[in-house]
Amino acid sequence: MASDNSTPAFDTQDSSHVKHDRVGLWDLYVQETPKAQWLWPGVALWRYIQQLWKDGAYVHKLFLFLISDPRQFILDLLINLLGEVVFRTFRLWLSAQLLDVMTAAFDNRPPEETWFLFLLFGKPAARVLGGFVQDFHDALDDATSKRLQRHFTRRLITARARLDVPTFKDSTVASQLQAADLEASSNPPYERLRKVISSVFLALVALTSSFVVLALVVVKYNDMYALVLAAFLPPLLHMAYMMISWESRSSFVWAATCRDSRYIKWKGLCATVALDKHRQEVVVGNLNPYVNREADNLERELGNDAVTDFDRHEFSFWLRRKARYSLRALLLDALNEIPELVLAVLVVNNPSHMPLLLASWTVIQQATKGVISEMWTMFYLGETFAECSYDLKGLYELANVENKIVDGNVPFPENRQDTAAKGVSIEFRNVSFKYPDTNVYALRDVSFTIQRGELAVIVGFNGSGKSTILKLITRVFDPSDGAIFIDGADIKTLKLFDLRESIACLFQDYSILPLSIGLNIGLGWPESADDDDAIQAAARLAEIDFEDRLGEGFESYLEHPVQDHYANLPEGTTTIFGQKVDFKGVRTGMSANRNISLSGGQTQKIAVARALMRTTCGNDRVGLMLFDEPSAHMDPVAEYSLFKTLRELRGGKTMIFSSHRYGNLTRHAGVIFYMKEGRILERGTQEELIALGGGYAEMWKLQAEAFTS
Ligand SMILES: Nc1ncnc2c1ncn2[C@@H]1O[C@H](COP(=O)(O)OP(=O)(O)OP(=O)(O)O)[C@@H](O)[C@H]1O
Repeated sequence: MASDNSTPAFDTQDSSHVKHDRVGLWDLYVQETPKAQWLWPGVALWRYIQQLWKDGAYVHKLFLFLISDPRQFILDLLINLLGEVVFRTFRLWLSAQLLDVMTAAFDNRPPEETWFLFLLFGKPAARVLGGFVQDFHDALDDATSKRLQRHFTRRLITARARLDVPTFKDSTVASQLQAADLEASSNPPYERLRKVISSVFLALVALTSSFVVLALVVVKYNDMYALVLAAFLPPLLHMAYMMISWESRSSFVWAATCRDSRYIKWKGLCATVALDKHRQEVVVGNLNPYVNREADNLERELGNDAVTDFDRHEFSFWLRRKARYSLRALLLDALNEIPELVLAVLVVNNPSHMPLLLASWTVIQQATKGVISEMWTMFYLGETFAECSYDLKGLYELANVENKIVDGNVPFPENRQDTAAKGVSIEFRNVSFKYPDTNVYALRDVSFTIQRGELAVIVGFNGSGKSTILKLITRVFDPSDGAIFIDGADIKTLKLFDLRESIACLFQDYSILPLSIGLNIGLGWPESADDDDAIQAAARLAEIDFEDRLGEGFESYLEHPVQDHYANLPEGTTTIFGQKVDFKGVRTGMSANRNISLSGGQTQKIAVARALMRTTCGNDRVGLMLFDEPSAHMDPVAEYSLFKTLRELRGGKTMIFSSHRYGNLTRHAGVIFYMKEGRILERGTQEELIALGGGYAEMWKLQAEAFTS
């Protein structure tokens, strides 16, 4: 449920509104909801309905989706009606008839034989038929729920695909996405909501039918009033209590963090031994004894807390559990024993009525259970409805999460042919930049200009800010201060898609996507992602000469997104429950786990091929080439030919390189920037910088000496 507008912003430090609590090793911060306001049910309900109305738009969206397949929707509703109402009422009616028969027998009036037989066979038959209907209902349910999962999974792909880097990394958005994942797969709000929608109608019908049966019993047997009243009283009181204190259970905002270094280390050890990417370090580093020793200590110290992961659902149970321990709640709980006590008193006072009382008791219980459960259903429907629409809001609104990198509206470039042929100019004007959630400047007051068609090389110390410059040009991040201009226009004003389309870029921290190797290359220019010839050409330019060793060629995967699954029988198992088993061949013929392993240089060539794909296929649109250490993992021959290829491919385009190597490239550079600690210390051509005799000259000499001395 959405929070009240008047509630102050959530701040963990604000102890007057946010209460700190502990669950295991977790620090919980819960925004205090207003104290229980004792309102007339109507008032509380009205406020509640207003909130529902606001969030109802999302339910409406969902409803439109559901009825887009009217056949399934109506069938689902009808089967629900049949199973939940028709059969249940029928069975209740049969019970009432049996009671009638028994009462008559008590008065020495034997039942009519066929009627009695009908009742005796009718009851089990109704149950069996009800079971069939239930099975059919479950199958329908499953189909609808899969359909909805598909709907939301698809929406999640769209919602995720459009997020920029800072927004995606933002912890609030990350947690929203995580929750949405959960909602969309394991705990779909729409499924609950769908049940709510059909339940509204069904509950009303069931409620009426149960009431009718109950009323008939009471009218017929006078001394049942007390019993019926006793059966109804506790749940009615409970419900009344819930309704008037409704406000107190409205929305809450919370956050949880764990600061226990032992738990954090324990989780780190778990991941170290569990994840494939750390295996080599674990094996070669002989980490096994250390991990076991530390795990032993931590397991002992942490006890059960070691396995108390934070779980948002458990947390809400915890909140509810806490709410249960109020005196009022305990008293209400005790009231549940009243009906049995009343029955005992009635029996003690009138022992001869005992058989009839017991028989009536069964019917009353059955009917009351029906009425009460429907009343609770009705009561919770509102709450579930509100919770679901709130969750739905989260799912639908993900598509509207505002990106931190705001799109511009000026098309770029003005003249495509000119840009592709002559490149672009770039200017950094007093640019400073801090990465999100850090306090240190990665760039400090950086200003420079790169002319159209120029080759610029950025060199310098580790962490001096070279990669950061390239990330700011592509607007992965925006500067904290200052501005960047491309062809004289502030890049923030340009359409992001156009800007990025005009840049062929290879980052140092590139990643190989969990897609086929061919597609990894092809996606350098998405329009030609399936063009095998273009992919082959880009691969040749990147000197990929290992395609034949890839098993399935460019259809191979470095990281397969679908894993095979195996029966988890312990190695060496030959029998199960006395039966012989042989699962030696269980891994043969499986497909998904055939991941290819490549060397660092080979992997980098795939990333280079992707950037070259953009340069070749998008030749008439790309005006700027950015390469961040593209040869870091390559041998000297591969590096030499890569640089040669790049110079040839570049034509008149502007190119910026970040590099630690002085020689192959810096010789050809129109301008070199020498960086340290986020600043440009020296700039000029290689000759100028060597003549200057500063930091660049020193580094250059160090590298040169390695070859000459
Ligand atoms: N994603 C990030 N989040 C926080 N800080 C970052 C991030 N990426 C880089 N930094 C920091 O910003 C500074 C500049 O990093 P950058 O990657 O631009 O350096 P670099 O000159 O390219 O280094 P290298 O030569 O090692 O590649 C460094 O201090 C680094 O720790």
